[in-house]
Amino acid sequence: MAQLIDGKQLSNQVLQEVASEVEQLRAEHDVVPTLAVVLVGEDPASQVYVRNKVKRAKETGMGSIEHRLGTATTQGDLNQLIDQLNNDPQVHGILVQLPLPSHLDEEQVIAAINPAKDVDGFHPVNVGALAAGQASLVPCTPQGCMIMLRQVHPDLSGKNAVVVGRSNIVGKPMAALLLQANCTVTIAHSRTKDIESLCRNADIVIAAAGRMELINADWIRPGATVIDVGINAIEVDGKRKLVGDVAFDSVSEIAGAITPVPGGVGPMTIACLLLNTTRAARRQLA
Ligand SMILES: NC(=O)C1=CN([C@@H]2O[C@H](COP(=O)(O)OP(=O)(O)OC[C@H]3O[C@@H](n4cnc5c(N)ncnc54)[C@H](OP(=O)(O)O)[C@@H]3O)[C@@H](O)[C@H]2O)C=CC1
Ligand SMILES: Nc1nc(=O)c2c([nH]1)NC[C@@H]1CN(c3ccc(C(=O)N[C@@H](CCC(=O)O)C(=O)O)cc3)C=[N+]21
Repeated sequence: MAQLIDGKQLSNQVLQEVASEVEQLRAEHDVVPTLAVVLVGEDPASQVYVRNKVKRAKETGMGSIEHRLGTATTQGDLNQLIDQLNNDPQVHGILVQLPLPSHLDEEQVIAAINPAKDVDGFHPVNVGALAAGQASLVPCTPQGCMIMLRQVHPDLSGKNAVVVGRSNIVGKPMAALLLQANCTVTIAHSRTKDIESLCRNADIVIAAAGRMELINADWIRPGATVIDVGINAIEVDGKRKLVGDVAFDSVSEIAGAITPVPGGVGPMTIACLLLNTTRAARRQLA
């Protein structure tokens, strides 16, 4: 049986570090690191995530501000709010929950955020810094995945890693971080040929396709490390249940280590978001 990488427990460790950094910023600089979360529209999944983020932020002693805007919000309204948050010295981190309703331009919204407050790490300035291997605000989900991987592989050098998915929020930054850690990285996506044998050759598989149980035991080399980023909501006996992109039961019999869903990458993502907020606050002191 594979070793279970417990994201819930690991995230609590990260959150403890965040809490002590929050305390230090308060005691030494009279600053309360504060995260502003912007949610546009009524998407129920997004509402759950936003609630969790705000709850965890409060637990660490951090400040948090929630802006809930109706589905009818215009680009102008949203740009105006971001402008206000950019210029508010009490706000250190800004997160606009994605996806936005289809009449809004995500790229334009992300570009409007002050890069120093872009705790998602999605602004082109931060994307560029990551690609160039410079310190920056690193996207939360890939950052969380790296912390989980380090539990199993303190040295990632020379490992074959396959990232399934090439989105701007998960796949691409994930590949950049693995490359920085000296892995040999393959990025697979919906047009990739023979993805199964690519995965079977990997020491590390990062599943971020958003396809329920896409990856089964036949795809995994015995002993490999499997990080499941996927969050897919299904209904079982009328109840909402979350499953990943990995068929957990079969893969956990083959893999060396695996992350569960829920209780894996999700909680780590939130912990890294709050970690980024303290980093942003620290940098804004200067
Ligand atoms: N745990 C967490 O904190 C987070 C979880 N998520 C979850 O992770 C998953 C991915 O999210 P995100 O990156 O935003 O999703 P996107 O839909 O933006 O990207 C999915 C990627 O997977 C690829 N893909 C889709 N189907 C296949 C397939 N059958 N074989 C190979 N590749 C495939 C797509 O390829 P192509 O580009 O060719 O279309 C695309 O690059 C989702 O389930 C999401 O809910 C996301 C963010 C945070
Ligand atoms: N600007 C922006 N930044 C994001 O980082 C971002 C986003 N938009 N949009 C949506 C995705 C998804 N995402 C998750 C975060 C936490 C959990 C999480 O905590 N999951 C829990 C379960 C939560 C539940 O019960 O639903 C777990 O896996 O254990 C999941 C998914 C961040 N995203």
